[in-house]
Amino acid sequence: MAEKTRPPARTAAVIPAAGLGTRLGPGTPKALRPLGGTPILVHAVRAMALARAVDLVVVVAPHDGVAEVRRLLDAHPLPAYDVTEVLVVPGGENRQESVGRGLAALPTDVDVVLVHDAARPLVPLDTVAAVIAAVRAGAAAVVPGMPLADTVKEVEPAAGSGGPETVTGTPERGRLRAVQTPQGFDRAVLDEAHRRIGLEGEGATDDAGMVERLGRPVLIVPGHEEAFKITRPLDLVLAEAVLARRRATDGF
Ligand SMILES: Nc1ccn([C@@H]2O[C@H](COP(=O)(O)OP(=O)(O)OP(=O)(O)O)[C@@H](O)[C@H]2O)c(=O)n1
Ligand SMILES: C[C@](O)(CO)[C@H](O)COP(=O)(O)O
Repeated sequence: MAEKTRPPARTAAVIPAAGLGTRLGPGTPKALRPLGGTPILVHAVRAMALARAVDLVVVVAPHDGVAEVRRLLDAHPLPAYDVTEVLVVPGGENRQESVGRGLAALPTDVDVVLVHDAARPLVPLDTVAAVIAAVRAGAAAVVPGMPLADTVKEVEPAAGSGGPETVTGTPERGRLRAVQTPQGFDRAVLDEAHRRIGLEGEGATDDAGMVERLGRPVLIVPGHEEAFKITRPLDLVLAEAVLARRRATDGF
């Protein structure tokens, strides 16, 4: 009897891009605002597609913005050498829900999933490649992490409105990491985290946190300072400067 050959498993990137960007200030949803004349989201999609190991990208668009995002992606096609397929689905009320919707759109042959914030458009290729390599080497969950420059305090919320918060502790800085994206996962583990932890309704600020709650180990690979998240207006100033330097030196 002829031996059946199994089709190769694929790597997908889910890009949550449905946020408003309230902290950046009023205007168009953050992912659709320009950076160097090109929408932030397009930079993020290109960063995933540049990692040749990514076969498929699912963009999670603002809920009423699917058609606009599709148009925008069509107007900024990926470079000819990238064969990555790009799907667009509508987002949810919060980041966790948006990622869940992206996961639900993945075909069954995807076995490794990256989750990458549209708001981190300048993540370097090496960071993406390191995350994929660590998951392909057998890790259930991998996040890029950076040591902290500031000392961090734990606080008790202020009693009443406007009063000062009280410091309740100072975690040892050397043991802390600021984590970035893309976060990489074995697809079955991330699906389970969203199915089980997502239902608990507690909310998670990142996907790895949900995997931790399942009791599964999460590994750290070195992050990169250019993988910062555009959150406040000053971050956009920094992103413009980083992009201008790249364009001047690398011709991007
Ligand atoms: N309902 C939401 C909220 C956030 N995100 C995405 O999650 C990523 C990280 O969120 P953040 O940087 O906080 O973006 P916003 O929610 O847009 O920012 P803000 O909190 O300032 O409104 C972003 O790429 C954002 O588009 C999403 O897909 N769906
Ligand atoms: C996922 C994340 O970027 C990791 O640092 C971060 O938690 C997202 O937080 P946000 O408040 O949704 O921007």
